[in-house]
Amino acid sequence: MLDLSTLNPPQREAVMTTEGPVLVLAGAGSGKTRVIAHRVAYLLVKGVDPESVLAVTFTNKAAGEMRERVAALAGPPGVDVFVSTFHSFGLWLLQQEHKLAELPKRFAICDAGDQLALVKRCMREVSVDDRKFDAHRVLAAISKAKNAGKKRIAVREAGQGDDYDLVASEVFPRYEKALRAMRAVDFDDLIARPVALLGRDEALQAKYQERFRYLLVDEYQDTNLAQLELLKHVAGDRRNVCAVGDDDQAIYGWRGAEVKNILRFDRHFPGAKEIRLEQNYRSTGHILACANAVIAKNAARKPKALFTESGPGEPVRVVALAEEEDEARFVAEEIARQRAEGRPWSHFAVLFRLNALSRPFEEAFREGSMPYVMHGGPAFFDRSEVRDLLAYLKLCVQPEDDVSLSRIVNVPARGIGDTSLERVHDWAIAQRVHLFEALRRAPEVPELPRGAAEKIAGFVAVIERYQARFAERGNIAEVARGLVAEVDLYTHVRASVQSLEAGARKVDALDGLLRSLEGYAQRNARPNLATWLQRLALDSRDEEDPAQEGGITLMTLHAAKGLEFPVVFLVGAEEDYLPCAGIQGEARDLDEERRLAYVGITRARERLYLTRVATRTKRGKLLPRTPSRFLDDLPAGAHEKVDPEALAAPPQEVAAHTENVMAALRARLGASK
Ligand SMILES: Nc1ncnc2c1ncn2[C@@H]1O[C@H](COP(=O)(O)OP(=O)(O)OP(=O)(O)O)[C@@H](O)[C@H]1O
Ligand SMILES: [Mg+2]
Repeated sequence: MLDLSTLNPPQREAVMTTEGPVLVLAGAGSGKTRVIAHRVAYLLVKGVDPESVLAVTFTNKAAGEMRERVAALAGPPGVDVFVSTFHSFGLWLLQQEHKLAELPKRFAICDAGDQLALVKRCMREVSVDDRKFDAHRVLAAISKAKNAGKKRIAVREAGQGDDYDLVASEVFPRYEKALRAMRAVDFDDLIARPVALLGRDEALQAKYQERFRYLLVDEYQDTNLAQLELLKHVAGDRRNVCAVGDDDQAIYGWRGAEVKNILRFDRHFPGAKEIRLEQNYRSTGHILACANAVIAKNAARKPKALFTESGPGEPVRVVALAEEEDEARFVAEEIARQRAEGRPWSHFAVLFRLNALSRPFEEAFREGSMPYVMHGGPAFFDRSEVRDLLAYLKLCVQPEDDVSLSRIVNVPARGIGDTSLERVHDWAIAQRVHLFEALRRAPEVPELPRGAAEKIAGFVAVIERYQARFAERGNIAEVARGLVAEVDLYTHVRASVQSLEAGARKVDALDGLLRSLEGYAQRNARPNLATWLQRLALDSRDEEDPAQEGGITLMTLHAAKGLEFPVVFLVGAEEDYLPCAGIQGEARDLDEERRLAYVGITRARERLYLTRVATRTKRGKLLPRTPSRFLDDLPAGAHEKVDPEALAAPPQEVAAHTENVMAALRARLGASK
């Protein structure tokens, strides 16, 4: 049975205060997530209906882990608890209310790649050049507006709004219209549309308030305004919300998260009981001392005192290497050595600020035949071959999906020229029909060459055939494989790159996606392609490659939030990486960078390495690097500088190497004589 004696007194208080708003604001590793899991289990043991409990986590991965923990603590009723991310919850709610939302039952979700393609299309419509204006930034402005519940983007007078606001204000309504026309939603809609539905309909609010009587939210510091609204609508006057979080770990400000949500919790949920947790159970004393010292420098924060009883442990190691290859080799050798001492691969994590830093580590691990899992970019779902195949599949379930159609109508090339496509496109707009419908009626399109019309007809026939096959109750994975074969996607992706190896990787990626579909089809009694695509769109936000499993973890600091590893290597501890220089013209937020460093340091349980290099090759140039300012904040007694000499090859190898060099020299000299 559930044993609450494994919790400390404030944790227990947070678990047992089941009615009314509760906020647990506490530092890293203090057991906040543990409180959530125990609180859910406690509710169930008390006899609360599992279906009335909603636990919200930050990623799908975290949701999966939470489900397992709850099931382990509470037994079978645990599986009926609604554990999800805000986005999956919003998706579920929209599916329930799809008629009210004027959406088809299984509507499509535009993922980040689709959104970008759509923004670019809308930019072209208003004659804005996407080479002059970065579509990412336009999309970010649109996303921000949607999260704030705005229907339009105001361009302030007297030059206050910048050019991007101007572009975004023009693009926004078109973008929204195009989404509506495709009967699709984007990620922001998954929150914004449920908020809008609930906001205008009290009966609907009452329905969900009746269903969900206990709400729990992990990582509350990274919620945005729309998510807060959604939470308020579902909580209603009962306000049974238990939020846990740490303002020091707010790292999604750049994506519109509002740390104010946690700092002003009491204002949104009056009468909240605030509980502080101060004991850290995750890290050793030295690691914690470093974390505390780094975060202490941020001015605007709620002061927190974190302590540990687990003893000082080993000092944090700060290692300076010559170049990035040395850094990667150092990490690989350390891991290999500790692995030989009996640690499993899964104990190790390599964390970095930017995905761009991962390459040398991947290479070193590959060379050493060390298993690793790369989370994130170049994201699986950003790969062009993956997007091509997904576009085919999406089109097969939703013919209105103009974005997917535009992507693959000529991939692989089937001789439908741009001019012909433009004619069809113009005609579609004039006739107010979807692009696919226009293609079907190509013979009606004026001035369309006969050849083009025939090729279009061939394409339409293939898609329609597969639309029908997917609609039948059959083996969807097999149908998908048939489609790939029929359009000859393998040949196409192989031919699209120069090297055989790159071609093979593309084929692997397609296979990975098909296998993932197969796995889904096997696990579900009534598999459905549209449902799988929806889930995939949500999963793609976690930046997970579905085909990977087990090994050393390689991930960004952002992705590492909430996780813990016995041994952590925080690499690239240099200025312009950590703190990061502003990306894509955005000003950097030094406080947020410091919080990222704090998140990174606090992932380590037993051993922590902070590594940096003296020079890095950037665009073919060797550039000197400055140590991260955060390294200056580490307390003297808690860390040690590891001598890079320790990295030098062992004496016998050096001797052998020298011998080889001498032999080569002698041979050269001999040859030139
Ligand atoms: N009372 C406790 N007794 C023993 N171990 C605990 C206790 N509370 C938490 N832990 C352990 O400490 C570690 C950190 O807990 P948890 O992940 O819940 O912290 P957190 O506050 O959510 O951290 P983060 O801020 O990084 O999300 C976990 O391994 C957890 O099992
Ligand atoms: Mg946590």
